[in-house]
Amino acid sequence: MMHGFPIAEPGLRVGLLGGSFDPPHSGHVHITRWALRRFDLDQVWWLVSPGNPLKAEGPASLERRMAACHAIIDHPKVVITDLEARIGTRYTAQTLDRIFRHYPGTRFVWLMGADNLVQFHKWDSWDWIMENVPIGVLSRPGEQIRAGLSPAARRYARYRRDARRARGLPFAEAPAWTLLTGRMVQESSTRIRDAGHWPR
Ligand SMILES: Nc1ncnc2c1ncn2[C@@H]1O[C@H](COP(=O)(O)OP(=O)(O)OP(=O)(O)O)[C@@H](O)[C@H]1O
Ligand SMILES: O=C(O)c1ccc[n+]([C@@H]2O[C@H](COP(=O)([O-])O)[C@@H](O)[C@H]2O)c1
Repeated sequence: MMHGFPIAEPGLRVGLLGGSFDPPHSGHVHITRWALRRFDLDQVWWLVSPGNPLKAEGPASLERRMAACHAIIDHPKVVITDLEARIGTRYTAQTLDRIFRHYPGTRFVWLMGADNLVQFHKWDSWDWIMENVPIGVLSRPGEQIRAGLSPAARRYARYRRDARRARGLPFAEAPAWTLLTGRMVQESSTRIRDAGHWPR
């Protein structure tokens, strides 16, 4: 790793899973394995966020969340990185801009759970993100219908690709997005915090 940037050979297909991971849980592990398989990715990078710009309450320390991520997943294709803190941004559009410039030959796919597609139109420069990276959305309990009806899904409806073509998503020209439906895992960081299993 140079300056905290993971190593990626040109031509690799890399999924980017940005998250608060406060704490990481079985839902993150599930969608990571699912995305690796269905989008035929070489790697998934967990981008452990300095803090989601839309969440009022700051998360636990980055060090603690990074350590918890390493403890929950040890997979040869999964890279856990605090890249955003190193770059000095918490906005996905800025992160992607830096990543694209650093890895000109790599094929990236932005990954997110269906709940994030529901909110996606509130993100900074969300339409730039849509138009510059293919997006893989993984269904999440209770969010599937809302995701399909969300402002982002409606505005980019004609760029939606059938899940049967999921393997081609890393090679698709943006805008391109696919919503995968299938077995879901109910877990959330909120539930774990509310249960007192991740005390501050
Ligand atoms: N059980 C799950 N199923 C599908 N996607 C998930 C699941 N849990 C998290 N994700 C996705 O993983 C990414 C990172 O999620 P995050 O770290 O915010 O976890 P969370 O459980 O959603 O947290 P919180 O409850 O604090 O909002 C997001 O894109 C989110 O949609
Ligand atoms: O760029 C934005 O405006 C923006 C707004 C909300 C969320 N995000 C990113 O979305 C990812 C998921 O966030 P979270 O808190 O739901 O895990 C994480 O990488 C955040 O930085 C980004």
